[in-house]
Amino acid sequence: MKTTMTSARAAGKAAATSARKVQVLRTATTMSARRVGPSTGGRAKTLKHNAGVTEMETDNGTCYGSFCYNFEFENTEATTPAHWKPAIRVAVSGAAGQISNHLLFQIASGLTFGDDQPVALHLLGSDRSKDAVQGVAMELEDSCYPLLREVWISIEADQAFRDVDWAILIGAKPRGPGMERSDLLDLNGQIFQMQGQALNKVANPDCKVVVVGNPCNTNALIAMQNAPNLKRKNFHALTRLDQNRARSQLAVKSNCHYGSVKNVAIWGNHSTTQVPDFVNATILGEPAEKVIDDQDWLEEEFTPVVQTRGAAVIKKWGRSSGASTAVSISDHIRSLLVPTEEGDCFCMAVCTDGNPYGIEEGLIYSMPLKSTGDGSYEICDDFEVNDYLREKIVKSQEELMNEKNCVKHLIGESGGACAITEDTMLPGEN
Ligand SMILES: NC(=O)c1ccc[n+]([C@@H]2O[C@H](COP(=O)([O-])OP(=O)(O)OC[C@H]3O[C@@H](n4cnc5c(N)ncnc54)[C@H](O)[C@@H]3O)[C@@H](O)[C@H]2O)c1
Repeated sequence: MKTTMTSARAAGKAAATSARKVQVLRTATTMSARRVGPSTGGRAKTLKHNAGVTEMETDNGTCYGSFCYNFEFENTEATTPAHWKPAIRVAVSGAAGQISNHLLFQIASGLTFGDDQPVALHLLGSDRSKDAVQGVAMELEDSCYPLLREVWISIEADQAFRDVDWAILIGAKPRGPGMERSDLLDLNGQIFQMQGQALNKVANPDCKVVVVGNPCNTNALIAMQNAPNLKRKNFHALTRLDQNRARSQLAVKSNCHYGSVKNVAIWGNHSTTQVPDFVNATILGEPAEKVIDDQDWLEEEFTPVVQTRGAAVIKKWGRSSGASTAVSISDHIRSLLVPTEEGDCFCMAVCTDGNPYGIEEGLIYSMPLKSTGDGSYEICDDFEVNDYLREKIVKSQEELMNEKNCVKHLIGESGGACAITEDTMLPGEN
């Protein structure tokens, strides 16, 4: 079945004070419901709604799904306070999955992009999950978030990524029974090749792309290489969950609050070759090694505890750690939008071009970063890399070079050969 979304770019970009034009829906299946918005000061807004979960024609095309909606309202201080920023467009793939089930509500509530930042959500699902995505959209609607201005649903990347300012790519296939890591690289790599090409064609050229679906570093590399119109610097893979887990372990071990644990870096791949860095970490302004004073624990136990945390959560709870992953995606984005404090860093896997640590260029590799709060970042250049760290950093680099070799056919390069033997997927992630 063909699926498309209405084009409402003008609405999304509407300045806080300008009136908004609403799509005119033409089919008999359409109904419009008047209701009072949550913080509208009693002013009604009109919801254009497709009651019958079928296609409906709009003046800009076909809207598929239980609804694609815009709100028709007069912009007043009550509906759109003057201090609010212009709306941004945020695409989320894998919108019916476990991580999205938490993340979308964080975004709509203002936790991720700020409580003065209206958002239009573009939900991308797979063909199999399209009904479920509609259910998610209905729950968003029922939550009456004032900042949520539009919700679009699609199963086509070319539609879902149209004009987006941020793309959060979570959707990926899980590893099937008997599937090797190299098979997963190829299977999911094809998804990110296609999504990179779609971003290249239709996204805002300043779009920031956050890759979560595994193997996330190499998926981000594939998307980046397929989107030459976008800045290489704007492709990131999520390692913030690893950073948060490392920080929390150091806090618990030292009996200090998380807030006093700073400068904890994650180097490398989001896999079991990742390097949680206690060497540069501080607790209450002192080196973590000095405060913890237990080198055996730091060198032998700390890293495996961080790496097996996802599996430990599943063992206790029977579910994967979707909630803390979603929180870490919000943290990842907030860290780009808020200046990094002196003496601290944040981590995501970014392009290694021009890095100050001699790591092979042209990889997506997690490193300590600083942001001035404008959505961009710089790689910290003052981290000590001792022999302990160097050996592990090189091992993770080699793994990522091998992964790159396996996907050369997906990044427009020839001569690749896949020589992955070790299973380095983090336990607890499919
Ligand atoms: N980087 C990290 O720190 C980190 C942490 C946790 C999980 N992950 C990864 O995130 C991914 C999602 O995890 P989850 O728990 O939400 O999984 P999930 O299985 O609950 O959800 C994935 C969703 O993606 C959809 N999907 C599959 N292919 C798609 C495509 N081509 N386009 C759009 N949607 C598609 C599926 O239908 C499903 O609804 C997995 O690859 C997982 O390994 C990464």
